Amino acid sequence: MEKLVIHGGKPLEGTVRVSGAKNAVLPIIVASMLGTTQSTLTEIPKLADVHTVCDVIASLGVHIEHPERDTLVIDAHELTSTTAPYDLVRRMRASFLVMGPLLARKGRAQISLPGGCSIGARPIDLHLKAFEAMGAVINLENGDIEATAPNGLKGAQIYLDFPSVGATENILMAASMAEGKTVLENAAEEPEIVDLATYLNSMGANIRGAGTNVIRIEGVKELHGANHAVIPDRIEAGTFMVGAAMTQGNVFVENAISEHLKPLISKLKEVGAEVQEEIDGIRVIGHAPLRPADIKTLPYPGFPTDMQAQFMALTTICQGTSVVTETVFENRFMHVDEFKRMGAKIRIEGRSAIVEGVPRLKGASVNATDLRAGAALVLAGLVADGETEVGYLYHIDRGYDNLVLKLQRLGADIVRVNIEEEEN
Ligand SMILES: CC(=O)N[C@H]1[C@@H](OP(=O)(O)OP(=O)(O)OC[C@H]2O[C@@H](n3ccc(=O)[nH]c3=O)[C@H](O)[C@@H]2O)O[C@H](CO)[C@@H](O)[C@@H]1O
Ligand SMILES: C=C(OP(=O)(O)O)C(=O)O
Repeated sequence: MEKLVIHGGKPLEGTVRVSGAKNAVLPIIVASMLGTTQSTLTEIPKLADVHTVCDVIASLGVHIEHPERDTLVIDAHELTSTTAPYDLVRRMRASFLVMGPLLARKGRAQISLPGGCSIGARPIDLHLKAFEAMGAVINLENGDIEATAPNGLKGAQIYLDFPSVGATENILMAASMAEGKTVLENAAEEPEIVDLATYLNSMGANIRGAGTNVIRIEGVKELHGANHAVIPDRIEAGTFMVGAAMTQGNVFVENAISEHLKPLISKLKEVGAEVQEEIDGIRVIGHAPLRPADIKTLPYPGFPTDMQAQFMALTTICQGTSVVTETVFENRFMHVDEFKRMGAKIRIEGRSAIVEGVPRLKGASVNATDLRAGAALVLAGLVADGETEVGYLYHIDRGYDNLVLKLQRLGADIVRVNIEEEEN
């Protein structure tokens, strides 16, 4: 079993370059299925989730080449299957995004219900309701969903009960090739939605309003391939920014877009860190003492739920009490018990975690319970006394490109080891 072994106490110092955004690249790779000619995508991060999404679309007949480390060439002129294999869908919830393109191009999609995961139940009712509004017929049997639109999808007026990121993306892709106009209200406004819409428009789609809560899409008959560079990962950037503040370091996060990170920047300033927004990145300089700060996760432009665990790691060593409230997912506090193993003082009250800062965390053996929890435990390990071991690294590998190497270059004492190998 692989683990990260961290010896805390070293400040993070230097420059780190942020990779392409996981949550932008996944829908963008899927959207390439809509093009009848070749697409070239750059700034592709090296992530397990990228492999999985490529396996999913390859299983549908899409041809993919990886000519360079950060480039994908995707040719979807022919789609040979409309059934997404259960094994792949189970591995990654974002696989469900193939439903929109399959319905748009083939009028049929069969895919397993993605099921819940450690952060919550994560239903897909909003996606299905939208496809029904666009004329699809949905059948649910034995955990499989079959959607058909034999006469093609029709543009519709859709109001999302919640600004779901995935539902907005699925609808953007389906509506781009539906007949007529779709108006999507209470749409998600995340930068990753804007990046997807930019890519779709360069493929010939007609989407206006992405990045606001009303998106208008005029369907077109056919889309072609296009070239696109994926936006930098604001959550990876945010993770290094929090690391700089926690370790009293000085890190230039190259490529980070400050416009995408406003709530985090404001909270880092509140705890006492210095944040310099520059054209090509963001510098964070950590200062002691760290003051407490409350956060409440919300859809964009609110504080991102994907930064909640990392920010909680920071609050565990602030001088005073911080309240961390999670409103996007119903069960995203699995990391609390792991932090407690490291000496953190936290109690959960409903949707809030009350964190009483302690002067020092202590090294312990802990496990990543999900992707961001894993990153948060690594951050905690960087400031803990003694040795911290972080297990269940497959969570971290889903979404962080070369985390260990990037942290080592910033001066962290962190290595990845195979425990069985060591014992043999
Ligand atoms: C690959 C990707 O981009 N993942 C991101 C995406 O996930 P994802 O697209 O799954 O997140 P959503 O915005 O859809 O989910 C937000 C909330 O809405 C609920 N919901 C969603 C759809 C639905 O049909 N019904 C429903 O009730 C979910 O259970 C959750 O409580 O946005 C989340 C919220 O910013 C991020 O944490 C994830 O990192
Ligand atoms: C929850 C996340 O991703 P996913 O939606 O892929 O599970 C995340 O990126 O933190």
